[in-house]
Amino acid sequence: MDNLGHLTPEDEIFLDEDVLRDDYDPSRILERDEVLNRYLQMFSEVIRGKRPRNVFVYGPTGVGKTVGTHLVLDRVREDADGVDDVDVTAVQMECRDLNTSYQVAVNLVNVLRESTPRSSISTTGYPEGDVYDMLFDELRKADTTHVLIALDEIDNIGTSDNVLYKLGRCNNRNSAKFVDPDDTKVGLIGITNDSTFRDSLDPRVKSTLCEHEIHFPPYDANELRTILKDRAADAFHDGVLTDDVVPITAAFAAKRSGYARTALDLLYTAGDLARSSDDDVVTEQHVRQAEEEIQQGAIVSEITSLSPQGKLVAYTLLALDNEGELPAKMDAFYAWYEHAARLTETDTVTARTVRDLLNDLVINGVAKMEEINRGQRGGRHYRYSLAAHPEMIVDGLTEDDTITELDEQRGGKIFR
Ligand SMILES: Nc1ncnc2c1ncn2[C@@H]1O[C@H](COP(=O)(O)OP(=O)(O)OP(=O)(O)O)[C@@H](O)[C@H]1O
Repeated sequence: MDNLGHLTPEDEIFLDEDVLRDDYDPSRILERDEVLNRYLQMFSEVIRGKRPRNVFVYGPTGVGKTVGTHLVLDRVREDADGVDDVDVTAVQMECRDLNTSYQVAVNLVNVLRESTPRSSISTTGYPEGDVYDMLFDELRKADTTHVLIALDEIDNIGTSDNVLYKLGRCNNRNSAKFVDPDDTKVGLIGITNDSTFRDSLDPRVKSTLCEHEIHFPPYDANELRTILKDRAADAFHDGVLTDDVVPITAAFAAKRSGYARTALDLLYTAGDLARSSDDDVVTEQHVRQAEEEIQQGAIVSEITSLSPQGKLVAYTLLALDNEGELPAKMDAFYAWYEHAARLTETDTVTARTVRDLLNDLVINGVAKMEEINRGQRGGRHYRYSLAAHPEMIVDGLTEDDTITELDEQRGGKIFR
């Protein structure tokens, strides 16, 4: 095996690549002053010793909701430290793997018990009512005046949203699980990257949780540039990035999604490409290559693994794009989807399911969604368009016979 190379610990490119990883907790959050200050102000009642508001936090994936919440809750705790008779426990819990209210409640009991002598409970086997009793008991017994509970990725609990209702109004005297505010004042923060989740909530939950909202919008290229520049200074050795690397990375990420996560991942991949080709510097070329690799890999495998209905939705996007009909509102989109389903003799799913499938495509960078708010009267609308290159979606769909036959029926407009 003479040709097998060697591994070496030397790294001429990265000073600390962990700084670009997703689980890195940045000490600075940039370009979010306005949103974070508004977010912080939501807790002004806490510092005055009053009952907290419940807050609904939404925005796409990777735009700072988790790190921003962390920072805001730290600041609330810190500010409460300076005030007599106010002290705050803040719990930030990830609900990614918790898909029922029951699981959320059990995990909360255990998180709240961490700082007590009481032992944690098993994640299964209790009647639901007992788990809620334990949860509200923990809240009553908390040794701080306020408990703020931030539940991240709450959309995972789907329509099993009982726990949100109970937690959100437990300080109300008429609540079945009443927690006397004189014992503990409880505030609930629900965080989601599914902006349609709000609309799928039970109306009672919605009015409890969503009275106060904080929206984290995607970043523009300038904002991403600031974030990348700051992070790159800690991640790379001095002088390793050519001047155009950060601006072009920001521009690509802004075009693709506007998410900081996308931008950081792209910069990391570009650096990794330079390192694995033994180059001394990271250049625009590495960024371009990284962008292509990331886009192709992610999108193609995303599309390939879609359900048959998901593929039909992806094809509908392509067809509308091909006909110059994007961005499209949901009703126009659904009408075209129904047409495609008829042609393939597939059963149609409801508009709500199609919207969910489209939102999955948004989360995975295939589609883009913009919210159009026409004020109180007009309500909220969403318009969908393509975020990925059409060729990548085509690549992901070419192996699917139903879709290729559908395209043939339409005169081979897309898969020529
Ligand atoms: N304004 C910012 N300044 C510095 N880093 C940021 C900023 N916004 C996001 N990031 C970084 O982007 C990554 C994703 O951020 P975060 O986890 O907060 O996103 P999110 O909106 O909670 O996404 P998700 O909904 O997927 O959980 C993290 O690595 C975070 O450090």
